[in-house]
Amino acid sequence: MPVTQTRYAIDPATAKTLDTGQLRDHFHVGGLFAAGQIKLVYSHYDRLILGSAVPAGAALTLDHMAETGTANFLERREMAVLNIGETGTVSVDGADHSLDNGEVLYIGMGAGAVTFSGAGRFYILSAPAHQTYPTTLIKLSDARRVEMGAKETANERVIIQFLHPDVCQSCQLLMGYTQFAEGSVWNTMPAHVHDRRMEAYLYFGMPEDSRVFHLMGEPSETRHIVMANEEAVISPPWSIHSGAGTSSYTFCWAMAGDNVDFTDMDMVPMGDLR
Ligand SMILES: O=C(O)C(=O)C[C@H](O)C(=O)CO
Ligand SMILES: [Zn+2]
Repeated sequence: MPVTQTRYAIDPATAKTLDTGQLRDHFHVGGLFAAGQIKLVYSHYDRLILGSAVPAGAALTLDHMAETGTANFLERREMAVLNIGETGTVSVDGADHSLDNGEVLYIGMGAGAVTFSGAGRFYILSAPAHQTYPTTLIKLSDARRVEMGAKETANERVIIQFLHPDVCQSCQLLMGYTQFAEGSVWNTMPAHVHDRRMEAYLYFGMPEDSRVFHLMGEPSETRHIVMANEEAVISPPWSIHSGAGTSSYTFCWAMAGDNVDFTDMDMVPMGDLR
């Protein structure tokens, strides 16, 4: 059985009254990637579920989560699995998919139970779906690469898109990860919001004592959440999601909501940030 928890959605007026601990209770997700466990967080923002599976030698099966109210986890949901560990296997619908580090498996609605095995550290994302699309292994060479930023502004990076209409069809899940050029540490600066889609970030590939200062909140009411390696953060649709790290890192971004248009963002003029 997965270890589960629920995070409720709150409005920006409430969010700005929260202290550090309360902000973390609502938005920060720690303690993922525990050996021998599937851990899942059910967010009420667009009902995105995020979590982890670390088989560590023994196979782990995800078939049911009471919070979805369905007989089977994927009955009315789609899923993406990103492997941030060594090579591992994800078995679904009678097929074994071997995922190397940095590869993504999309699993369509109705595919049934999902079994994780091998040396993988699997990051799980799932959103409600309305139709099934084929389960697809997406290799790094299949993904779409978008170069962004510049060395001078410490935000030179490549956005690698895996669940994107040009790469792999999905109902509402969009996901990929962003890697930095040497010396660049700023993600998504200038900042943006997209009130019609929520987002979740997983920060990984960080040295143990490194931290990312993740920025959140309405542009006129920003807050920060200090993030360590392999920790996730839920970004409400009304919030900026940006940050800077004390060293290099990679982050997986994932979105669910009203459209699958990655470029649909409302950029925040620098002068509006507070
Ligand atoms: O580096 C970036 O910029 C991103 O990766 C942006 C996120 O993907 C995002 O916020 C998309 O809406
Ligand atoms: Zn965004």
